[in-house]
Amino acid sequence: MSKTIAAQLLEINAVTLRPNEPFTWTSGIKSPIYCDNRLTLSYPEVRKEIAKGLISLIHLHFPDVEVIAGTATAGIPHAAWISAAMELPMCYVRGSAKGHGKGNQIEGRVEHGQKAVIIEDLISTGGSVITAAHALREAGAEVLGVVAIFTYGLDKGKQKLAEAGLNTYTITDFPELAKIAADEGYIKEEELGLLIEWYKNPSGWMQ
Ligand SMILES: O=P(O)(O)OC[C@H]1O[C@H](OP(=O)(O)OP(=O)(O)O)[C@H](O)[C@@H]1O
Ligand SMILES: O=C(O)c1cc(=O)[nH]c(=O)[nH]1
Repeated sequence: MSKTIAAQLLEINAVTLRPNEPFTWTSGIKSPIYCDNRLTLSYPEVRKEIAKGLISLIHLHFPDVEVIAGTATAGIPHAAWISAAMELPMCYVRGSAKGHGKGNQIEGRVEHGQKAVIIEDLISTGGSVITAAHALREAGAEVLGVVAIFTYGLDKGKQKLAEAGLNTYTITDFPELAKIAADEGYIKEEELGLLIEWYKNPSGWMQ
């Protein structure tokens, strides 16, 4: 599954390399690579495969789940498909509370003690899922953990997730993606070299 999804992300051009004009990630990190999993929405076969992968991770690691919690915004559609397939309630968690209306950070109902699994599209530093987990815990939910499509597997992210007590499982990751990209000719040898260099120290790469 890890290889299949990584190959599909490359096939649909979800992955862009732009070393000369680095992307700014949500954490502020400047990066030569951006993986836009939002593009999977346009490919029913790919998103179906992703839902299957995320559901098997949930069955395997979090069989007691009672509510599926998507992260706003990119996690929301995947959470909707999963909750529909598993016939479970769903909610989604904003990055911060709304400034108007009901001022909610969590949309949808979360009951006290309800067992939640967070659905995220992609993990870089883990900051977004940690924020979502905090909001869910404040609302009284028991957060069983996180499932996501892709992780960069950065040490900083792994450490922060462990500190937050968040067991996290993903379908695929950066090392798998980079290998397939090189093997299948999506990137040239020097681009792979650049990615390997970047991966050694992503936060300090631009300095
Ligand atoms: O692990 P992190 O360092 O938090 O980075 C990953 C987050 O960044 C992206 O969301 P973004 O903030 O771009 O918002 P979006 O989901 O609304 O597109 C992505 O969808 C993750 O939620
Ligand atoms: O960290 C991020 O903001 C981020 C990185 C990435 O590759 N893709 C994405 O959607 N967000």
